[in-house]
Amino acid sequence: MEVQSCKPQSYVQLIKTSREDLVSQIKNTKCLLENLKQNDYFSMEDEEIVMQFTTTSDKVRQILDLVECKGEKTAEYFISVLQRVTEAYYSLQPWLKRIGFQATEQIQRLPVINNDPVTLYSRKLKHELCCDSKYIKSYSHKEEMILQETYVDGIMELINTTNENMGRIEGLHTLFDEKGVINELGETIYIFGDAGMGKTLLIQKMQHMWAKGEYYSNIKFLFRFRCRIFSLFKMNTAISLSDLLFKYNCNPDQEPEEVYKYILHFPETVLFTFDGFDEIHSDFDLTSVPEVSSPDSPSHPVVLLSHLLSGKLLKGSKKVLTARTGSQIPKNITRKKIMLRGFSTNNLMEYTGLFFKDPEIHKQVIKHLQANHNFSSLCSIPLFCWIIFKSYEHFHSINDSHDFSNSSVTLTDIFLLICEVYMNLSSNTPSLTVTTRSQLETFKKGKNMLLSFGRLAHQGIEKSMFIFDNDTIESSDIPEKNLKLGFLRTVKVCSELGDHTSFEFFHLTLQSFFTALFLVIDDKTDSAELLKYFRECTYEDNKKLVPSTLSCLCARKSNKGDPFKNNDHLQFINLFLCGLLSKPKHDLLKNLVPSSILKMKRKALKQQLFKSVKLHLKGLPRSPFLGYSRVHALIDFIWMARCICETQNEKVGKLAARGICADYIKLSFCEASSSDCGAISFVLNHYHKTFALELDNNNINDYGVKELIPCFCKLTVIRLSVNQITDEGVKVLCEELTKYKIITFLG
Ligand SMILES: Nc1ncnc2c1ncn2[C@@H]1O[C@H](COP(=O)(O)OP(=O)(O)OP(=O)(O)O)[C@@H](O)[C@H]1O
Repeated sequence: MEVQSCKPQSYVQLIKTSREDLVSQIKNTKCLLENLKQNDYFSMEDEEIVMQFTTTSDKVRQILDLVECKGEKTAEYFISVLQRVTEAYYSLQPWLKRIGFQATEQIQRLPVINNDPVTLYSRKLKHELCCDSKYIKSYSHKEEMILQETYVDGIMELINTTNENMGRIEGLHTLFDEKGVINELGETIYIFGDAGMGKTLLIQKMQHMWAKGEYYSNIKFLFRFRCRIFSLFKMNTAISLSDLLFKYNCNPDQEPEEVYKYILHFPETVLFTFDGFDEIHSDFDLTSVPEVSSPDSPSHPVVLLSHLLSGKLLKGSKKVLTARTGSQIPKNITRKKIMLRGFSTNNLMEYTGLFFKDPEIHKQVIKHLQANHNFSSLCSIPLFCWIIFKSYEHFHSINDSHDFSNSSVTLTDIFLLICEVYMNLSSNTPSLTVTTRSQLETFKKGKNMLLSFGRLAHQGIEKSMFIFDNDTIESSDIPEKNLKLGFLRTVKVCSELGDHTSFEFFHLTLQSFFTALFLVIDDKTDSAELLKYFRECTYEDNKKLVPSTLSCLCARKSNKGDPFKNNDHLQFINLFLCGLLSKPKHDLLKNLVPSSILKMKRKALKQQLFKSVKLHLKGLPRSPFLGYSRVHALIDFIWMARCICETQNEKVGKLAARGICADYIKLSFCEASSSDCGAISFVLNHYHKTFALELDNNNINDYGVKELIPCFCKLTVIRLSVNQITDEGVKVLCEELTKYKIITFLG
C-alpha cells in the first residue's frame, strides 16, 4: 500500500477525506475529549456540545466538526492522540501508517493522557499484582517476608524432548526468548520440579517483576491462576472466557467489553500463569469436551483452561504452567521445558546470608551446613531449607541450641520441628517459659491442636481439596487464634459471587504431613484406614494413558499397578507415616497415642512396607549387561528408597537390598536430588557384594556425592555425569575411590 506523506496535505483536509473511517473506527471519545480539553484545543462548551449526543458515532462526528473548525494545529494534535493512545485506537494504526503521520516537535511535546479502559485495566492488574506478590506468604501474618529480600534464583535448566539437559536459563527475564525452544508451535512454557523446589515462588517473582515494569514490557495483561481452584467448580458449571479472566482475577473498572475485545484482538499481549497443574482433581467428564471453543460461549472452566493451553482460545498468548515432576503435559502444547533443581551450593550460601542477617548466627549456620551433608542436602530443596532455617531461628531466639552438626535429619524430623516452632508460638507465655519445654511436652500439650489440624488436612486429602472455605474451617474445631499460627495461610478466592477469603496449608507437603500425623495419633483410625494411601498409590502405567491436554487434568482413581507410582501428595503421606511410626519417633509418639494402638499401627505399616517393597522390586525390568545382571530402576524406586530411609529401619533396608537381585543398578534420569542420595545410600549400604551404579542425569550435586560415601567401598562402576557436581564433589569422589581402588569405570 502506498504511503502518503502527510506534510504536503493539510491535517484538516486529511480528517475530512477520512471522515467515514474515523467515524466507524473511533470508539473512545472520552480520551479524545479529555486530551483536547486539557491542552485548550476544546473548551468546556465544546465538550458539552459533544456530550449531548447519545451514540458514539454522533459524538465522533461532532468532534470531527469541531476539530475541522478549529484549524490545523487542533487537527494535528487530534491525530497525534489517535497515534499515541494505541490501546484505544488500534484499528486506526494502519491508517496512521498509511498516511505516514508524524507530528511536529511542538505537538509531540504536548502531553497525552491515556485514560483508555485497556490501559487503566492493565494498570489495575499491575497494581493488584504488585501488592499481592510483595510478600512471601508462607508465614504467619506478622512474619511475612519481602519477596525481593528473600528470593534467590535457584537452578533452572532447559530440558529437551528426551529429557536431556540443554543448559541453564540465565534468569526469568529470558523465559520467552528463543533459547531452548523444543516445539515452535507450542505456546506453553512448562516449569516443573519436585515438591518445594520453588515453582510457586518463581511464578510470584515473575508476577512481581512484571507488575513493577521490570520484565516482559510487551505484556499488558497478566492473568494468574492457581490450578487448585479448578477443582472447586461443580461438574455443571459453565462460564465464559471473559468471566474466567475478569471475575476470577480482577474486573476492569470501565468498559469490560472493550477490554475483552482488545484481548481477543491482541492475544500476544496476554500472559497466563497457571501454577500447580498437578493439583487439579476435577470430576468433570472429559469425553464430552468439544474440539473447538468459541471465546463467547460458556464452557466448564477446565475446558477453558485446556483450550487456552492448547491455543484453541487466545492463540498467541503466552502461558507459563508449573507442575510437579512426573506430571503428564502433552508435547504438542509445550514450547519450552524448564526444570527447577533447587539451590546450588552458591545459592544456598546466598539464601543463608539473606535469611540470617546476624553475622554470628550466619556463621554458625554455615558451620552446620559444612559439617553435616545430610542437613545441607535437605537444604538444597528451598522449602525444606526454609523450614530448617525457620526452626533454627526460632530455637536460637529462645536460647535452645539445636545442633544439626552430626545428627541424621529426616523429612519427618524437619516437619516435626516446624510443628514444634508453631506450637511454641501459640503459647502466649514469655520465651523464658518456652525454653524450659521439651519437644515431648510441647507435643503432649498440643495434641488436640495437632488432631484438629490433622483432621482438616485428612478431610481435604480425602476430597482432593487443598483450599478450605470458611464453613469448613468453622466446622473444624480449630480455634480462631490457632488459624493465625502459621500452619494455615489465607488465600483470596475469586468467584462469580465476589471475592472471599479461604484457607490453605502453607504448603501441600504440610497438609500431607498433618494427614499422616492424624492417621497415627487418632485413636479411631484402624490399620485399613492408616494404609489406605499405599493402596491408592497403585496406578496404571502412565504411558498407557492418552496424552491429551485434558487427560492429565482429572484424578485417576481406580488404576492398579506399581505401589510406588502415585500423586506426590499421597506419596508424602506414606513417607511421613514411615517416619512417624519409625523407632526413633516412638518415644515422642507414645505420649500422643495409647501404646497398644501405636504398636498395632507400627506392625501394620511394617507389613505393608515389606509387601510394597517386594512387589515393587519384583516388577522392575531386568536384563543382562556387560556381564552384569542389570536392573533398571525408575522414579518410583526413589520413592521406595525415601520411605525406607524415613523408617531408619535396618531390616527394611536389608530386605530391599536383597530384593534388588542385581549387581548393576541403573538410576539415570530418575530426578534424584542430593537428599535422595542419602536414601539410596541407606538401601544400597546393605548390599553385601560389589555393584555398579548409574546415577547420571539427576540432580545430586556435591552434597549428593557426600551422601553416597557409605557406598563407595562397594562400587565397581559409577556414572555421575550431568549432576551439577563441582570441584568440591569431584574432590570427595577422588578421595573415596582411591581409598578402595575397586572402581573399573567412572563416567
Ligand atoms: N527461589 C527461592 N528463594 C527463596 N526461597 C524459596 C525459593 N523457592 C522456594 N522458596 C521457599 O520454599 C517455599 C516453598 O516454595 P514453593 O511453594 O514455591 O514450592 P513449590 O515448588 O511450588 O512446591 P509444590 O510443588 O509442593 O507446590 C517458599 O514458600 C519459600 O519459603
